[in-house]
Amino acid sequence: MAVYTDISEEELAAYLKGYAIGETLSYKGIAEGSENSNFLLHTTGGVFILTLYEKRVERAELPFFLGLMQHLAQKGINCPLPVARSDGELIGELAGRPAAIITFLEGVWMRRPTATHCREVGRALAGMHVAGADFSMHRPNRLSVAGWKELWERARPMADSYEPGLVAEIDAEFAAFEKGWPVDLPTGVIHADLFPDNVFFLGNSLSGLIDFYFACNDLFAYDLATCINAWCFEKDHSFNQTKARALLAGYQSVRPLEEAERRALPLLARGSALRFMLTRLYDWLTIPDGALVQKRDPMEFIRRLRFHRHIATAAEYGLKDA
Ligand SMILES: Nc1ncnc2c1ncn2[C@@H]1O[C@H](COP(=O)(O)OP(=O)(O)O)[C@@H](O)[C@H]1O
Ligand SMILES: N[C@@H](CCOP(=O)(O)O)C(=O)O
Repeated sequence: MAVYTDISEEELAAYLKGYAIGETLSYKGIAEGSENSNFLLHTTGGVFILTLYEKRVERAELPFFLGLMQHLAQKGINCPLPVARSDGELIGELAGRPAAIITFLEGVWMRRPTATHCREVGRALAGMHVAGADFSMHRPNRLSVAGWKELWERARPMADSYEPGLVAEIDAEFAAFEKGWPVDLPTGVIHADLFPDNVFFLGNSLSGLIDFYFACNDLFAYDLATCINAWCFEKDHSFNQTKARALLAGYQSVRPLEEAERRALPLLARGSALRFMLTRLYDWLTIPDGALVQKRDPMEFIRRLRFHRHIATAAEYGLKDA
């Protein structure tokens, strides 16, 4: 459940006076998601998502995320559009939190994605990378190596209580990343969290992308590596090369990878596994039991990290020659 901040009918009615989307018909907290508080909102003007931004989203960065959605939508990417307030602003304040209203996107996320879905995701990710090329705003990735290190410093004292030996293992990982993390690969605007719950489908057709609140400027191939982690492992933690092959082929059908990106893919996938392990571990160790938030298991990503450590070339993911 991700409703960290609840709102009353009166607060909502007062907030909606700042918009031209009519009166509330109904609203309810959305159980899914983990970062922000989301509400499904029906008004006399339509169906919307109301988001109150929580701990990992800085108010000053909202213009980047909301501006990006506007930019991508203009370029034909199916994603939510922020709804402007009557005063022209996209961001308001509700229950003491920064808040925005975005359009509702039809579709459902795939609990059991197939290789067909993975191919569609690869294509959509590359489409987003291409469409973001002329987006004028810039946001560094706060969850790249330096940001991981900060998270790790906070989680490290408790990490061995979660998994004995984890401190030594992750310290050694940092040594590898600090030495070898690539900096000279093609970069641009990346989604940075394109997990199955952030991609909607109608049947086998991809109907849209949501949740741009980790988007930033970083390596395109890192975004693709995150999709390998998010889409190509089974519930029993085994790697599914058929799905990865489809994901990579879908991506390359729109944006072929450069040789240096191919070479870097195993290290990028390992780094991406560390990044998601760390946010999960930090939340696991710090969110109190009983809080109305579904905690995600860090172990899944410790396993992925160990898997990628033994991958020598991207051909093992099923990457074909260009
Ligand atoms: N534009 C949208 N259209 C339809 N549903 C949405 C939209 N945005 C969010 N949702 C719903 O809210 C859930 C949580 O949204 P998400 O942005 O992933 O939250 P969080 O940032 O907290 O992880 C999604 O799984 C989906 O069910
Ligand atoms: N995808 C991340 C957590 C972020 O959650 P989301 O609901 O914003 O996708 C993970 O799996 O750890």
